[in-house]
Amino acid sequence: MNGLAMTSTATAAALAIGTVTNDDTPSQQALWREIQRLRALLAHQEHALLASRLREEASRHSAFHDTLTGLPNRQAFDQRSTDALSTHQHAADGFALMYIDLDGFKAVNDRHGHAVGDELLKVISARLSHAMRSGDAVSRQGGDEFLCLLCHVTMQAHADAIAQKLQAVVSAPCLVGDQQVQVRASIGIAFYPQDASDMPGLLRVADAAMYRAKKYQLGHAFSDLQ
Ligand SMILES: Nc1nc2c(ncn2[C@@H]2O[C@H](COP(=O)(O)OP(=O)(O)OP(=O)(O)O)[C@@H](O)[C@H]2O)c(=O)[nH]1
Repeated sequence: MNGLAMTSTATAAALAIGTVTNDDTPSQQALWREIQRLRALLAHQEHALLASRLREEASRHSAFHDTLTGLPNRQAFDQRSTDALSTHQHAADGFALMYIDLDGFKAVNDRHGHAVGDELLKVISARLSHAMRSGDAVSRQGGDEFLCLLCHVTMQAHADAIAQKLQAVVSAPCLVGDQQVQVRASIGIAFYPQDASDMPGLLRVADAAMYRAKKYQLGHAFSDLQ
């Protein structure tokens, strides 16, 4: 039994004896003081336990979330994509991986300053997050790069529609202070299982497609084998 449980038990036992008033005998008054001491100890230990749980929760959150945007980070995405692979393998189902890289972000930093760039990243992250269906996942991989995992999306026409929606949410103008800033997105798309059967393979395909989309200003692109 830990210290908190022992204190709780002792307090419960003392309280079960009954109410003690100041008119009672010295031994009853001593018992009353002991109850008060145990109550204070219990409150202190409960407070310490709660504080330690909150600290644990905060450190777990920061290990899996990007500090600037609050989005799940690369580690969280690795875990999420491993789960998705195993679920979709068992269900003989597919998903799409979208690699999003902003276009023109460096110019925002250069023209308006890093703080404005930070705010823009936060706004875009919130918009992407809001655009996801439940069960889908978005993460910030670092810099101006994001990944989205879209469950049950296996057809180009479906992925086209989602990519266009994501491009629209990214490129909507954003007011930071009194500055209006705007960027675009290039998106590379890979399908599981058609393009690759593991995450490194899917990432390679989506990354190459994203570079093609950026180079030829396509907005979004698929594997060149499709
Ligand atoms: N404000 C801000 N800038 C960042 C952060 N992380 C990376 N950057 C900057 O983001 C920029 C990314 O550079 P690029 O990928 O060349 O940006 P881009 O102008 O969109 O160019 P392309 O990707 O080639 O289209 C660099 O200038 C980085 O310094 C961040 O957390 N906050």
